[in-house]
Amino acid sequence: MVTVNNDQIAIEYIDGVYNKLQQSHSHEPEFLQAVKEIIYSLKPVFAQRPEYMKMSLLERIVEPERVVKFRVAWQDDSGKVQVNRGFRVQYSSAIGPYKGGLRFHPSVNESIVKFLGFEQIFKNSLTGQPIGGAKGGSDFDPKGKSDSEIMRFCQAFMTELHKYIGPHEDVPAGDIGVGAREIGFLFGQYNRIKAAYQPGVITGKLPRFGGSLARKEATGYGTVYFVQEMLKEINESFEGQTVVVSGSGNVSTYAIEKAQQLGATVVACSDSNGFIYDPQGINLDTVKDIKEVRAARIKEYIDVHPHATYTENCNKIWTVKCDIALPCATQNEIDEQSAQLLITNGVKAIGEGANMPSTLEAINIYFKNNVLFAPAKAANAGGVAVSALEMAQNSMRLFWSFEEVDEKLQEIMINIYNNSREAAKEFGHENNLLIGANIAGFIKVADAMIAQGVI
Ligand SMILES: NC(=O)c1ccc[n+]([C@@H]2O[C@H](COP(=O)([O-])OP(=O)(O)OC[C@H]3O[C@@H](n4cnc5c(N)ncnc54)[C@H](O)[C@@H]3O)[C@@H](O)[C@H]2O)c1
Repeated sequence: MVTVNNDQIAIEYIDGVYNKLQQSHSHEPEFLQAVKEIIYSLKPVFAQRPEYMKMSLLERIVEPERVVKFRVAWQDDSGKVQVNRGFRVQYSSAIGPYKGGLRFHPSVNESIVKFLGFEQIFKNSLTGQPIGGAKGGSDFDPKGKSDSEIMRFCQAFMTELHKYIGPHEDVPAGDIGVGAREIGFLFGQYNRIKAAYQPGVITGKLPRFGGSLARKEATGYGTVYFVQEMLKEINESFEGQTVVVSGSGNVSTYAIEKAQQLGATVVACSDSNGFIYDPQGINLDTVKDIKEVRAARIKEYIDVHPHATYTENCNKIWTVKCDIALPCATQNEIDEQSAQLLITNGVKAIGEGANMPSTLEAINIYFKNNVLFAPAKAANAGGVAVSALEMAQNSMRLFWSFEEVDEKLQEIMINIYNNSREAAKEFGHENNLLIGANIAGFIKVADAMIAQGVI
């Protein structure tokens, strides 16, 4: 039985950890935001299990096991030497080798990599697979670079990173700006340096050299599978719903594809410049041609489909009326004002395909208005789950069919949903999947940390 006193002790403990972190990390706002969202939701766990406080589990888990920062010098096509910064945050190896993507984007800094790495610990734990949490990347901007420049950058990046990774140590993957092309270059350079063929060192590889079928689709499909479970609670499905999906990259493309397959009409998607609105339903072949084949801007959609409209300013996508919103682009893309607009326009469910796409204020608005809310670390865990399936296939030297992987993905997403739901109920926050996912992800890691001693 939890007493008020235990609650009080737990909140004072969490306040203490957060306040200290705030003082030492005031220059890392994204990291603080991610930590705040997670650790305050763990209050009922600490109230019920005071031994976790004695073991200083929060103080330990907010501190990465290792942060690697390095210079990446490479030559552009004109022969000029360019310099970028590389990062790898190895956050937690309590339940398995470090695992998490690499992001190449000019906004990448230590705060961003740490927020992503911290979230990854809980997400990876939720998948039920034995993988620890990590993240990495660089402030390199792939936009506008030639294939040769991308290759030289990836080779320079891996020439340093290889020292810290390996199939049993740390297994990176893709994220924003890192797709199959970049993974191929990174993998090639790793093998060259090691004079060995080690497919288990990185995931997201093309299926023809050790990648898994359905990895490309996994995050977007998984988000839709998760939201589908959530909709069942109100006796609804994707059939006949109007959906808005932000972004038009890897996660967005396959979230659109699965939502359409399940009978929804996706009316809008975006890129970092603006969004398109097509009341007849987005033509995904056109989007794939623009983004996957030609790497062009989304506004070109209206050249092919003149009945659609293009609006400059990607954040305005949330003004489009919809039943289901799937933010799949980037962090903090839905603020308080956009959340309020979605509610006013009658949104029923929000499923986060991107990492931390909603600000804390936006999330409060969802809860205040009883909107179904699928939090990122649960809803977008399908990508890393299939990455772990890729590792399993590499170890066993097996290759599963698309259908086999897709079936396993669906099972995993249903399990994540059920575990999050049950944890929320057990700790007194029924229907709050945010709290449920954080608790379910945390307990497994916490118990592993305790069992492994003070390290
Ligand atoms: N790729 C994965 O498997 C995976 C897994 C889990 C989570 N995520 C998260 O999903 C998000 C998208 O990742 P991705 O792999 O699809 O990257 P991507 O590089 O393939 O696509 C990102 C897309 O977002 C667009 N974009 C960037 N900023 C935007 C903004 N402010 N508004 C609208 N569009 C914007 C880009 O133009 C691009 O279309 C990220 O938050 C990432 O961390 C990705």
